[in-house]
Amino acid sequence: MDINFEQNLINLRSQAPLVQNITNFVVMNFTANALLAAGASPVMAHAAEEVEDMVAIAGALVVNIGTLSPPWVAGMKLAMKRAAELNKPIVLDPVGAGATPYRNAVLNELLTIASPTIIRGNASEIMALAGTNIRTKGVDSTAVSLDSLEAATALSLKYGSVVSVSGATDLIVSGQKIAYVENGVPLMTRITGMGCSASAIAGAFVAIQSNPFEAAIFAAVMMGVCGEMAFQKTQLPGSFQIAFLDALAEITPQNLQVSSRVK
Ligand SMILES: Nc1ncnc2c1ncn2[C@@H]1O[C@H](COP(=O)(O)OP(=O)(O)OP(=O)(O)O)[C@@H](O)[C@H]1O
Ligand SMILES: Cc1ncsc1CCO
Ligand SMILES: [Mg+2]
Repeated sequence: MDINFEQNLINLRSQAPLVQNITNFVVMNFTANALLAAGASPVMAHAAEEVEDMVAIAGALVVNIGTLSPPWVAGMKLAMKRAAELNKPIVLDPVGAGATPYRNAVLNELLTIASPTIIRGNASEIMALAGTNIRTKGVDSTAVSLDSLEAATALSLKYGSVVSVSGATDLIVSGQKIAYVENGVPLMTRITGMGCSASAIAGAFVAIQSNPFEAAIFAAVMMGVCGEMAFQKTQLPGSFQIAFLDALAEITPQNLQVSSRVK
């Protein structure tokens, strides 16, 4: 696929878009560091009292339901409504969709408020969201990304969203358009918050350019190539997490271009 990764990373770093995250307690720090390392500017804000004002100054909104509770859901709803009114891109990470009825109900509610620009999840989450009868194991996938193509396409058509499914091969679907991203290493699944970071990085790319299909592909490639770079330095999860952040900062636009494996 003929995509200019190089220019997009240059633009990300020169524009340093503000990305507003309503995300979970587990990954909040790692996600903020991943955004900073990549060149974006993160802010984590979830209070109903301020989310609308924060959305107004942000380049994109990322909503992640990882550790949801009613006050947070109230903030998510207000933020998504305001983002839609202001035409700001929204990335939704349906963490744990299909694990509990509460998560499923909240996701359905959020999706009636605004259609996300990008929905990014693992295969179980995407299949659960599309109504496939699947049980997510907590926050981890019980399915393979390529098996979710039908579900991802159905979701994409229903909400007009780009759907990005992570896994050994990342699947990015926009209506009938499909891209496959082959970058990444299995060790990425042994560190919490890699998927959440993938969603946040998608927020950073969609903030600086208007094609959400390409933004989702850039994010998947950036995550995968940086995972490969980190794996060259270390094969153990603790140090890998640090090496991954270093790679997000160290990677050059040319590096990203030549290492990308997209079909
Ligand atoms: N088997 C694999 N081989 C290579 N890369 C992988 C593999 N599985 C996942 N990845 C990569 O790891 C990153 C996270 O994907 P994953 O599917 O683990 O997300 P997730 O389940 O939402 O994670 P979390 O909820 O812990 O944040 C993505 O960039 C993806 O491409
Ligand atoms: C482990 C975990 N539990 C809820 S959210 C989260 C982070 C990864 O999705
Ligand atoms: Mg996840």
